[in-house]
Amino acid sequence: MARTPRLFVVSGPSGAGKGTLLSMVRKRRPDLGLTVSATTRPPRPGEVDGVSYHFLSEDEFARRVTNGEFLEWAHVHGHCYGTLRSEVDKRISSGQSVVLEIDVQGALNVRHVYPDAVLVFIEPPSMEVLEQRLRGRGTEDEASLELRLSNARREMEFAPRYDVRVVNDDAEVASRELEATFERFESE
Ligand SMILES: Nc1ncnc2c1ncn2[C@@H]1O[C@H](COP(=O)(O)OP(=O)(O)OP(=O)(O)O)[C@@H](O)[C@H]1O
Ligand SMILES: Nc1nc2c(ncn2[C@@H]2O[C@H](COP(=O)(O)O)[C@@H](O)[C@H]2O)c(=O)[nH]1
Repeated sequence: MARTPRLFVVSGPSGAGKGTLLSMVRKRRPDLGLTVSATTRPPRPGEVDGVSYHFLSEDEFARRVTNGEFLEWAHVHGHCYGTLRSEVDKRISSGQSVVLEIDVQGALNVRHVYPDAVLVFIEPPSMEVLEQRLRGRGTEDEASLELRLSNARREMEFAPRYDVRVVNDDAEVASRELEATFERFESE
């Protein structure tokens, strides 16, 4: 099937399952170009610099902001996160569809720059399930968990502004829906 490369932005509350679904889709669609974001958040055990994120000091992040190196950046859950233009440009120039896994502020900023970008919102089946999943992931201390859950309620209000919404109840079903969404827009 002939596909036209597109720019996709995937958002949703922390713990909604964005990373999980994208890694499932990526196994079936290794051609999709997932960008590696920059962040000032400290690495979690097992996270690798340049693979999970580009882990930057606050000074280095600020220097790159001043240099205009970010397509978008935002304060999220108490840290800075941003998409480097170089990460997007190299994938677009190689003819790949590009996927950005970023927060709602970043998504709306990307839409200003790339009006054709397709915005996909991943939703948890309920706030109770979101909390269980975030706790079950075991990456956050209580303060970070509370902050992410309170931000989640605000982020959910942005869902109607997205082109597509996918509820992540069963991961296999949701990942197939996400994959089908990518293919639908690539074949327009
Ligand atoms: N459909 C699902 N059913 C059960 N558990 C799930 C499902 N999807 C994801 N999870 C689990 O929920 C947790 C959160 O998922 P994940 O890390 O993918 O969320 P995320 O949206 O990428 O979060 P963040 O924005 O913080 O990076 C993980 O432990 C993951 O294994
Ligand atoms: N605006 C941006 N938001 C981003 C980017 N990369 C990630 N994120 C958001 O951060 C949260 C938290 O991530 P975590 O790894 O600390 O759990 C995540 O939910 C994304 O929405 C980015 O480049 N720009």
